[in-house]
Amino acid sequence: SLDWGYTDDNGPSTWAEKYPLAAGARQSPVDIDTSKATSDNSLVDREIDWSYPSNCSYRIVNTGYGWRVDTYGDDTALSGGPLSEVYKLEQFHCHWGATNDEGSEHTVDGKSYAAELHLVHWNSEKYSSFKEAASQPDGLAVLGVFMEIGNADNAELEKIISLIPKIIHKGQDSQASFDLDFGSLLPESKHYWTYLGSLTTPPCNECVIWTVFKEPITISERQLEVFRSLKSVGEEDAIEPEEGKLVKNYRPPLPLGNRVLRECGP
Ligand SMILES: CN[C@H]1CN(c2cccc(OC)c2)S(=O)(=O)c2sc(S(N)(=O)=O)cc21
Ligand SMILES: [Zn+2]
Repeated sequence: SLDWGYTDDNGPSTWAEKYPLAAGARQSPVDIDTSKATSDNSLVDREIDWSYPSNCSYRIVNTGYGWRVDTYGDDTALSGGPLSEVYKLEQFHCHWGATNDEGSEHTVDGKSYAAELHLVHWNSEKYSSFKEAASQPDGLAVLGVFMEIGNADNAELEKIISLIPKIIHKGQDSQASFDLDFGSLLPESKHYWTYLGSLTTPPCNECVIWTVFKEPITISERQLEVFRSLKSVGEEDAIEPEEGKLVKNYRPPLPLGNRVLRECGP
């Protein structure tokens, strides 16, 4: 079985037993209390800027905690906004809930969205590897994008979702080269909140500069159901068909404490 996860016996409230960082003062996610957000002029003239390849080969893997697309981020770049260096895209993944009224990790004035997309970047200008960066306070930059239920399928996400039936069990992966337009995985508005936080899963390293976009993108109910069909156990684990389904994989918010929450955008 997994040494951590999202069930009652290995979920977020138990993580600090094996992963002491989970009890730190710079943990993620947080509830974004919009009344606490300060609009910071130092962010205004540094628009957050990204460049992603339109066609690239990707690997999607079932980590046991969800799906993850590894991007081999050679010609990717994220800069500006709260970032002082250029970061490279390492992977992206998603968090969701068992029902549509929960699932995001960050919340806005207590409101949860149905899911949340994370694009994970590392400071390749300052550090020589992703692993090294993940142990530094400014090592990773994660973009968080809220996802709400809409009538239409999300066409870009559909390219990923169509591969999920091949990775139903933990450890399975699928190589695909598809042209993914990352731009359409991000909202039109660049309005965002930013704060210093952590990985939202064990080992909960406090190494992330978080940027959470205010405007959600949409995903259809059917697409979200495909996420929930993933299993947290391997093919060899003989269990009942309905058992081991990853119906939720989000960590509830932790206290912001005395951290500054900055807001930027129109
Ligand atoms: C399992 N999930 C994490 C895996 N990674 C990780 C990072 C550093 C050390 C490490 O030791 C194993 C693993 S990761 O950087 O790919 C990320 S990013 C992320 S989130 N939800 O905050 O965006 C969770 C994880
Ligand atoms: Zn995540």
